Amino acid sequence: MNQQEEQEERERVTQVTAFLHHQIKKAQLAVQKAQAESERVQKNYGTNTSVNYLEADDRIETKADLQQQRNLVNRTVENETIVKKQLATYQQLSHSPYFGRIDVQDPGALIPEPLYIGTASLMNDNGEFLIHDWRAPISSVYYNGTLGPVHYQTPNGEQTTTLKKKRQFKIKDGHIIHMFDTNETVGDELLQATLGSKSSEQLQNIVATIQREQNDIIRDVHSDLLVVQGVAGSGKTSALLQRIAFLLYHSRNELNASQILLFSPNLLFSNYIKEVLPSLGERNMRQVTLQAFFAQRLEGLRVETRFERYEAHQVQSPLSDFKASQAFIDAIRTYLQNLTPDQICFTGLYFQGEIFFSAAEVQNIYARINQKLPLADRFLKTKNTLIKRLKARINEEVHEDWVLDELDTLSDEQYHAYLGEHDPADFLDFDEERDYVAKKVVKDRLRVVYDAIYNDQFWDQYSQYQAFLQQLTPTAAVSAADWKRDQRAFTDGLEYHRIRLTDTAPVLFLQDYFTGENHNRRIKYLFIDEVQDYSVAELMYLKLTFPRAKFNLIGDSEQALFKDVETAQALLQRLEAALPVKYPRLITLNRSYRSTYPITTLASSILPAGDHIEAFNRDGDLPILMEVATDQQLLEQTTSIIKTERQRDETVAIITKTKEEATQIYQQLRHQFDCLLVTDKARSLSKPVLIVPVYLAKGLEFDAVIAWNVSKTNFPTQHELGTLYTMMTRAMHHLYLLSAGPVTNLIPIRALQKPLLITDKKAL
Ligand SMILES: Nc1ncnc2c1ncn2[C@@H]1O[C@H](COP(=O)(O)OP(=O)(O)OP(=O)(O)O)[C@@H](O)[C@H]1O
Repeated sequence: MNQQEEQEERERVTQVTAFLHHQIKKAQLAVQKAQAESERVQKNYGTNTSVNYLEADDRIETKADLQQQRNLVNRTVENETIVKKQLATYQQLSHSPYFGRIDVQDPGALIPEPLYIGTASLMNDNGEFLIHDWRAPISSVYYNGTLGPVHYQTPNGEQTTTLKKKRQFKIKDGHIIHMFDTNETVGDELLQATLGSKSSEQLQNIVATIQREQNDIIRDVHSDLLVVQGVAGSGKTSALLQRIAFLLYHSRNELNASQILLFSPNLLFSNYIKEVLPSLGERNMRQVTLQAFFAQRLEGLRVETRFERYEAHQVQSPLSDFKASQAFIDAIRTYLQNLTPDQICFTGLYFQGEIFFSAAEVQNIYARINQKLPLADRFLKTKNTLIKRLKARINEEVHEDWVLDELDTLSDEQYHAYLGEHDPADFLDFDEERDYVAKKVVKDRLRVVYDAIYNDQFWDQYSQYQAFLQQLTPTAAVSAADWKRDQRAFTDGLEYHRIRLTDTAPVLFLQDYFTGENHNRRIKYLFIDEVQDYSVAELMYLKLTFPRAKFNLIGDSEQALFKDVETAQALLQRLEAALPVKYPRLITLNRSYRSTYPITTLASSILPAGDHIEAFNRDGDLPILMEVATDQQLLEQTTSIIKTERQRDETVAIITKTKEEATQIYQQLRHQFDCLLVTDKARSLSKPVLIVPVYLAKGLEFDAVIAWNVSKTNFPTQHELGTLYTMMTRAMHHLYLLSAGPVTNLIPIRALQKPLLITDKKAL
């Protein structure tokens, strides 16, 4: 780029920034006006709602008036929201209006056209684009293309153009800090600078440096099952969030943020990512953890958490594998399909201690329904018949003595409350009015029965699940004795209002498949981060619950904490078989961005097939392995590392295998350092020294990491591989492995020989 070009770019930024400031001023005025207008209309609405209600004519008029007023309020509020959003966009752009420029020459055009790309689009007063939104079809050329002929997708099909120039900018507060031309996807130079900086408490958007394969994930609009397998630090979570922003733009007329649901691993993580979408000018999607979702669905039962299972070393056994499998859920489905009415666990409904509908009566109703109908229809028909019978019983009861007695004891106030909006003139005579009130009284009393029917209490899903377990033969790997013991444990758990995680998704599946209820058809996109920690059974249940949602499953099979590591291909095959989908797609990300080259190289070396991991070329110190003799020495080393790192102003995370270890370390360090013990209740990581059990460090990153006690005793087998790999890959700039006694065999000898780390043996 020559000097004149540089000068022109600087002038352009100045002009665009000036234009933005002008727009900001205009938008601020518009916001003030809109706010004043909303206030005025709302005040008016307040006055108008206190009108006379006594006369019938007045009432009708008031209703129409109110509707009109309400519409007006809605309109002004909507207008206010629009102008505020506009203002926010201008303000955001004013700091850094764009980050890229592409010069494209369409076939037949005489000269190339320069297009500038930023987080939102901007037009001048003549309707010409000063900035193109990064999500616009043409912008994909910036991320995907190298110079020469390029293709991009538009709503009207694929287009071809020639990319003549690609330029990148770093603009801060309206000034160009850095700019250069590049022929790469998005130049390493900018990426180097971004990745080399210190960790922040919040994940940042990656809009300026999205890589080609990440772009594929972001812009996919076809797949109904998108599986992203990406190595640690490959930008899966970042791409997921950029993808949501892209979808909201791409389908803005049919999709809004409340129709997108993200299952995140824990609340800390939810907090960690919450600024990304707002920084791209979009509202956040809905977020939930699987734990919270289950707890809400099984009110009254305490659902065991994954962390509790992990802490209790109950992560994997042939039995839990079986219950987590597709075969188990398929067996539930087949079992339910073949149930005869007498095998269904109906229960009687009681009213004031006496049977109101007996289990036999419910079964009778069910048996009379055409058994060829789908299960859910049969269930619904049974429910409707029960409600009909309840209504008939209400009509029968109206003239019973107890009702008449109750009517006589009603106070005037109670009587009028039962009359509700009716007044005596609405009835033919007093008898009709009394019957009306009597019916209300009976209905009120029998409301409990109605609620019980409505809430499906005439069927016991837990007994049905027990009956299912009893008739099932598990896989050969599960012994008959274990199977019996497990069933007993399920029953015992219920007595204490507890349910184990392994039974949760299966019970819910059984319940919702049988009743056809609790399906959420509103959600159009479902995202699951850290999907390697989900069982197929859980995913099948989620698919049943969100039948219309396109599934986006994002994870790293090598970071499996709660089960053994498996290959991406094997995972996809299992998912394809388990979830009914038409367009499955697997995208693999092999390049790791988070950590320095030496850290990524060491971390990959512990994986049996770690060769596919491509470390981003960012220089850094070799990781350090310290072997010491005692726990006390571990602490001494930790203290000295923290001091060194704090001098560099880096955040330090001590990552442990368990909560217990973390608590002990915290007790020892809390008087010396400003530190935080991270628990599953934590919402933020606002301290420079953090002590985190590994399952809460999922998805997060820190400047320096101390992997706590990676000894042979603490990491004895291959089952701990995912845990160790996850710990190591949380480090961005510095990694320390501390071991009391000989280090685990999971760190291969070749890593020590090469050497991929510096060994420091103390007093061993
Ligand atoms: N294209 C990119 N440009 C700039 N930074 C990037 C890019 N891709 C990833 N990063 C950075 O790399 C780090 C890791 O990204 P992210 O957390 O999204 O990865 P991940 O695959 O979800 O990691 P993990 O599975 O290990 O938790 C983040 O700091 C992120 O900002």
